[in-house]
Amino acid sequence: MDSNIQVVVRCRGRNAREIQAKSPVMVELPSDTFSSADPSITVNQNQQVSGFLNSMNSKTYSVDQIYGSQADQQLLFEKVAMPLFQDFLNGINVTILAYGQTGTGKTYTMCGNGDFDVDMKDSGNEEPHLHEQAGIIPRVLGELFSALDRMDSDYVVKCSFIELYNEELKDLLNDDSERNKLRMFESKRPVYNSLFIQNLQEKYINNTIEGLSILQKGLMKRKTASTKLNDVSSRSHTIFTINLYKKGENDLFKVSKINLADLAGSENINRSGAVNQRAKEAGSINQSLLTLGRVINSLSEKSTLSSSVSHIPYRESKLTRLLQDSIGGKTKTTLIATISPAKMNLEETISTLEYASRAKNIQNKPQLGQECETTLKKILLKDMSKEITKLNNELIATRSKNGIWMDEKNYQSLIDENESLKADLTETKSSVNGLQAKIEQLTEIKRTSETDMKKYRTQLQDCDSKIKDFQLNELNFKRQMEYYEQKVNELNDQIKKVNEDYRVSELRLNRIVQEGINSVISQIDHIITDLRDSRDDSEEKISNTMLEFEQKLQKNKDSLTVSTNSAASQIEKLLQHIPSLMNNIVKGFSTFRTEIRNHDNKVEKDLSRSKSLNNALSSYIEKDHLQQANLNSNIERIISEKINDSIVQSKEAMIAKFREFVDTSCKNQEHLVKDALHFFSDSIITSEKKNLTDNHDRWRQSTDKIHDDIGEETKELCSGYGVFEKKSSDLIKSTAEDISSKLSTVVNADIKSVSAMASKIDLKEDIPTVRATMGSVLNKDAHLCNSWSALKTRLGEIQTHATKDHFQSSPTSHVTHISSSMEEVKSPSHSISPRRRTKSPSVTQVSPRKSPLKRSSTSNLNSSVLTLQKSKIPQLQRLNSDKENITADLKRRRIEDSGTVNE
Ligand SMILES: Nc1ncnc2c1ncn2[C@@H]1O[C@H](COP(=O)(O)OP(=O)(O)OP(=O)(O)O)[C@@H](O)[C@H]1O
Repeated sequence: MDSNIQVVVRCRGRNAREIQAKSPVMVELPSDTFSSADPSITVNQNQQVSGFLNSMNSKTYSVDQIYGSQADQQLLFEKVAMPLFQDFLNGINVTILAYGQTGTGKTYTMCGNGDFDVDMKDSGNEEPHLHEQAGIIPRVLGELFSALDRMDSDYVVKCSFIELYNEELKDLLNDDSERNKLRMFESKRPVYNSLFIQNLQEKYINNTIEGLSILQKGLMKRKTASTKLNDVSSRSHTIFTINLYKKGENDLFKVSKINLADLAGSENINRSGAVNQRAKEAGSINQSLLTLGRVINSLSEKSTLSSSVSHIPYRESKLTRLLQDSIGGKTKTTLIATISPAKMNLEETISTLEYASRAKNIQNKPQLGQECETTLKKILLKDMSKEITKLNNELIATRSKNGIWMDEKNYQSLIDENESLKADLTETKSSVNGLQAKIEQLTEIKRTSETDMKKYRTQLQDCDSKIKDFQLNELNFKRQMEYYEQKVNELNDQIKKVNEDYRVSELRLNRIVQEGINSVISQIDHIITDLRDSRDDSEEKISNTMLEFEQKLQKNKDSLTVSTNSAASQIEKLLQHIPSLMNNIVKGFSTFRTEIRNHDNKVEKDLSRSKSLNNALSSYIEKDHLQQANLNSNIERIISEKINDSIVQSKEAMIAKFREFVDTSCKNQEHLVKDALHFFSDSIITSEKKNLTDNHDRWRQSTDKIHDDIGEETKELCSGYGVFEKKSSDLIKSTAEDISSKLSTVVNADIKSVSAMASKIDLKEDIPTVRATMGSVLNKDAHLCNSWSALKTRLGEIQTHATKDHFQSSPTSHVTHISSSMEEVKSPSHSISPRRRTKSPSVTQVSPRKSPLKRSSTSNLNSSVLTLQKSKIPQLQRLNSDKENITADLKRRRIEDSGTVNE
């Protein structure tokens, strides 16, 4: 029989901490005490809002029963535990689980508050009076023996109390639990119901007091610690199990058990203030609760979606392995979810309720416990013989080994443990060695990494500086690009304009050709119309018109330039066809004329015959029937009328026939002429269009290439010129300074030598000669000063020229000019060497011979400049001629275009 897990929510009142923190109540319960029959619990997620908005922000969970802050322990026991307790007595395995956030009352619900001993002492040998705050476990123990006694049948009750702390199982009833570690096995022995825990102590209890005493003992050993959220927080999961062997019919014992689990609090590590050991506990608690959650989810999905979920992750934590039979197994289970009403715990409250509402979907398949074919004695004997064997072994060991209270089995296990510890030690040592080697490796890697880092840092710095250079270059390049873009735009504008001009000229040309053709057609129309009235000059008119058209076309042909060659050729073709066209027309007209002449002849013949007949008739009448004059005249009149009528009729018929003939012929001829003209005009327009497009593309390509060439050349020249400009200005400056210092040295040396000479000369002997010499020296110095200032002025000019106008005229000429000037200034043959100056101690060496040398320095400079400029002239001329060619080409094309347009 399937039975869903029963889910009960117990919401305590706000505790002192929550009241102190003024944390508002966010949980709405149907009642403060108890409500059942699918009650729902509402959690408001935002207390600020109310009404409709509040409903938007709240969440509702449906469970089986809800207990509020006013529900006491007795009520909870009666409503929640009692039904399960009855099943347990009837041989069904049952489980009660308390799950929830830390400090919400799990331990309070399962064990309760208060010291069980006090109550037991007071009660003497009678059943103990349980404290009103006693929880489910003491109440079950209290109820169990009185119920069993009432049943009056044999029974055995055994209890176990296990703790799961940091994923480690511990027997809370074993004094030597450290040595007798618990191990879990999957067992096929029915009595243990699939899970077998090795070394687990199961204590026989004969009454409530023994049970409570065991519970008390276990609880004392349970790990508890103070956390921020709960002063006495349970750090472990505990399961108190009562196994009942109750004699039924046919001496068969029914075996059933009740698991009473108090899980550790699900908690947020940060909020609980858990550090170190506590954090580890919290992690482990959360880990096993997380697995429990996953098991609940998988089972819930399995039953709601009746589903494909096949794997339930029981084996991923010890807690879920322990609870495997209780959740989704053969046990009848109730989950008590404990929550806090306060806003400060809202997140955990929602999480607990989510789990609880999902657990509600889980289906268990409770079954009646196993029946053992055994007697009470046998059960007791079996356990007791086990105990006696153990004690005997210990006794023998004590006797033989003088005072060591240990049987061989235990001793062996100690030896084994020791061996295993040794092995552990060796393993640990080798792993330490391994780790040390790894540390050395890592240190080495660190060292190399540091060297690499240094290298990379240097490379990075290099890269940085390169990037900066690059950015600078990029900026310059951008500026140049902007300049060229502007130029390209200008050129594009020009191209657009030319294109537009081409388009206009093309339209005009089309119009002119069309007009010409139309005028020819209308003239031919005129001729044809004229033909209908007078036939004599038609041939002449046609030939005149054709001639006119031919002349017009000839004129157009002559005026068409190279760019319209194909048009000319088309017109040429048209002209070639005109004589044959004219011949056709003329032939047509001569055929009309022959026809008309034949007709005229025929009419004339008819008329003359009628005339002769008329004459014959008149004479006959005159001769023979004079007397019948009146009658005759009448007859004559009648006859003449008849003849006239017949003449008029035949004339009209003839004219109509002729008209029809002329019309048909004219129409045929007109079609012929029109078709021919259309054909020619279309072919002219098509070929002219193609010709214009080709010309335009060619022109565009050539202008693009010219533009690119000019751009490249200008770019190269500019960059070369920039570098050179800087170098030249530095060189000019340094050379000018050099020359200045050298000149002053020369001047000083001259002055000194003159003074020396003056002191040597006997003034008395030749004063006038000395005076003359002094005068010449002074003249020379003045001349020297003049030369120097001229040179300085020239250098200044060169410098100004070089720095100022480099974009205003051809950069090449500047470069040439400055470089030649620089070569001149630098040239050793033209420099004034100090050696030569010091070698001129005499007056005669100093004076007139030196001036030309210094003058030649300036004039040589100028001549070198001129020479270098000349050497660059061809290059300049080439560039200028290129430029002129391009300009002329552009001009020519424009003129051609405008000429074509005018035509
Ligand atoms: N319904 C309740 N009525 C009165 N007091 C309660 C109630 N629930 C809990 N308390 C009190 O709140 C405190 C914390 O409860 P308890 O230790 O049972 O929480 P817990 O959920 O077991 O916490 P932890 O998971 O940390 O062990 C206790 O002092 C307990 O007496």
